[in-house]
Amino acid sequence: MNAIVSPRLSSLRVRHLRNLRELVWDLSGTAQQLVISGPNGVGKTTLLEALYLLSRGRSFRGRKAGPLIMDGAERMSIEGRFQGVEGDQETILAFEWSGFEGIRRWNGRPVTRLSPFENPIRFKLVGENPQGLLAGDPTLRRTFLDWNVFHVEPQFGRVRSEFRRVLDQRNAWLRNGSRESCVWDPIFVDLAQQVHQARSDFLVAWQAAFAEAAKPFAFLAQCALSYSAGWSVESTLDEALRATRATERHRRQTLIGPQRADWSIQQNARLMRFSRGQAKVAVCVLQIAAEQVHRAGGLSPCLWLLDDLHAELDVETRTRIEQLYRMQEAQCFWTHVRGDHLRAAEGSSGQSTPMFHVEHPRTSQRACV
Ligand SMILES: Nc1ncnc2c1ncn2[C@@H]1O[C@H](COP(=O)(O)OP(=O)(O)OP(=O)(O)O)[C@@H](O)[C@H]1O
Repeated sequence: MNAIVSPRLSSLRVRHLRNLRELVWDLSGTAQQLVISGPNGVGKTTLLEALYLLSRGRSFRGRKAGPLIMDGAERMSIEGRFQGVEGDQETILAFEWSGFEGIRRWNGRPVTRLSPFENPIRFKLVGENPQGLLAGDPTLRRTFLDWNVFHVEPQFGRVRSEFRRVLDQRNAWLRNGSRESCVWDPIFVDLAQQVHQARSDFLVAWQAAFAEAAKPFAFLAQCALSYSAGWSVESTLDEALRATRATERHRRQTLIGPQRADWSIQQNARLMRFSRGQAKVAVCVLQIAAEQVHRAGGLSPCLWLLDDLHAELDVETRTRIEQLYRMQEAQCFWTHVRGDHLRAAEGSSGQSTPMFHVEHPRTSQRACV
């Protein structure tokens, strides 16, 4: 899709998703910043989950959150209507899940996987375990990095899966005694270089956008993104593999390569350690910086799902975060137990922020102004 688009959700219908029995939300004529407020357990995050499901066909919550389908129901469905995607026409995205099978529809037509280059309706979620991302298992950071690289490099997904396949073969060879020379090494090195190159290119642009977006936050001064390739780049991967061959044979697995890559936020060349609130802000800045790289690559603006961002932020930081998202000129869905933060901010900016409230679950629900 080449035309410049600016997607905007104009209405949403959700049936039997978790505690949302029947939710109808009309957003026509509303501002870009939307607050979903209500008491604990009312379904605010579930509403964001519905939008995420529409865009990706999977949840962000994982299995621990239990089944998506409302207890006692047989299937759940979500339908979102969007403006700004196909000229004056409305675009309808739908998702249905029976517990075994999920079907996504684009204007009634079943679709399977849609890359960001085919699907201009992209939602990005902020709020999920920011400390885990910054200080937890490197796998999370690699997944986050690769997902972002995939948004600027259409071939990256294919190259990465081929690399994983060859890595599995190479590991099988090491597990099985690795007697002869490794036939997988030339292809392993070639694919590893491609993965590394795409990540490094993204990092250069991401780093520059991060430095700019971080400016309003004093604790991020002198911070920079640091990337490690997964092997010492002072030697070629080929040479590094030869140097680690004996250890790999002993340990029976591939010890170096892009499967060991990582990135971090460093301040004056030392790993930055964040408080909970600071980690939230840092992840917002990382996401906004990545979005700027995606936009520069030609993608349309994403829609933001901002789950309980205000918690743990002081008033000044909250205001700066809100400004950062207002500047995105994209629809933003904020959840909060109390929704008065953005309303308070509107006084000074003169912009109106409608206050939505999700009522407690009953036989039917409406998200209302
Ligand atoms: N399959 C299901 N069927 C019925 N109810 C469910 C199901 N799965 C989850 N729930 C309930 O849905 C509710 C919605 O939770 P959700 O996290 O969306 O609320 P929230 O408004 O974001 O809460 P908080 O402010 O505490 O974060 C929870 O009370 C949960 O017990």
